[in-house]
Amino acid sequence: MASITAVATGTCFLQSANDLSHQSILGARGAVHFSKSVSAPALLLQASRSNSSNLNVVGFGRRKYGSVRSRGGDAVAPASAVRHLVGSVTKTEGLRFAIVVARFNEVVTRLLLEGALETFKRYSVRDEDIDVVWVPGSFEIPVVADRLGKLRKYNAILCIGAVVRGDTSHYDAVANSAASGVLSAGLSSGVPCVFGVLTTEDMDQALNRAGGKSGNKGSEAALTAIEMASLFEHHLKQ
Ligand SMILES: Nc1c(NC[C@H](O)[C@H](O)[C@H](O)CO)[nH]c(=O)[nH]c1=O
Ligand SMILES: CC(=O)[C@@H](O)COP(=O)(O)O
Repeated sequence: MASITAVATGTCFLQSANDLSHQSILGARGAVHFSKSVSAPALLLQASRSNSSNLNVVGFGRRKYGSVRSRGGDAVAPASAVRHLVGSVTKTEGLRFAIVVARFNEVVTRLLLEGALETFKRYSVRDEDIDVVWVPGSFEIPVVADRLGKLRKYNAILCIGAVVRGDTSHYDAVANSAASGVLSAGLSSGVPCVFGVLTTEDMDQALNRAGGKSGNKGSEAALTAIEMASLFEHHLKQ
């Protein structure tokens, strides 16, 4: 059981009880105490001050944002009319992902891929719901991401590569093409395409971001892919 006390200004939004460790508090009004004592997506919100009547809950899967019970248990706070649509990382059932990974600098990209796969597993994405597509280099990622998106089989496409600066301007061409290409793939296919391509000055910087002292960017990108997939599937479906 986790417990968080937040004191800040603004309005308080929660995604779900299970999301407390992942950007669940976007702001708080007054002094607010949250107890994670119920299973997601149910929420127990305990407000420690009377002005907590402005609390809003964005519960995963809740189409309507109902009232929030204050700590006293007798007052029912009115919900705001403003809707906040946020993807959830906790409800991944049925979501499908493609990972496009570049073989260039494979010593790095394999580690990024491992980080991504571990994160998908941690967030209960099934192996059967993940396809991994290898391409020669980061320059080739966008055209494949675009095609995968247009297959309408996947909820998000995770793009993984490692562009490491050399002696010439080749780095800039590949890095910029990969970035703008992945963006274009998302826009033209309508499927979220997430940029998990490292663009680094040297190999040390790349390895540090592939499970070294700066974390694993493949893992972070996988979490972004899950949130975007959920946002589209549960809130932005056409
Ligand atoms: N130098 C890097 C490349 N270069 C290869 C290109 O991505 C591409 O495969 C080639 O130009 C043929 O079209 N790729 C990376 O992923 N990382 C690099 O550092
Ligand atoms: C992205 C690349 O930069 C690369 O490997 C090319 O290196 P160089 O600029 O030394 O030819």
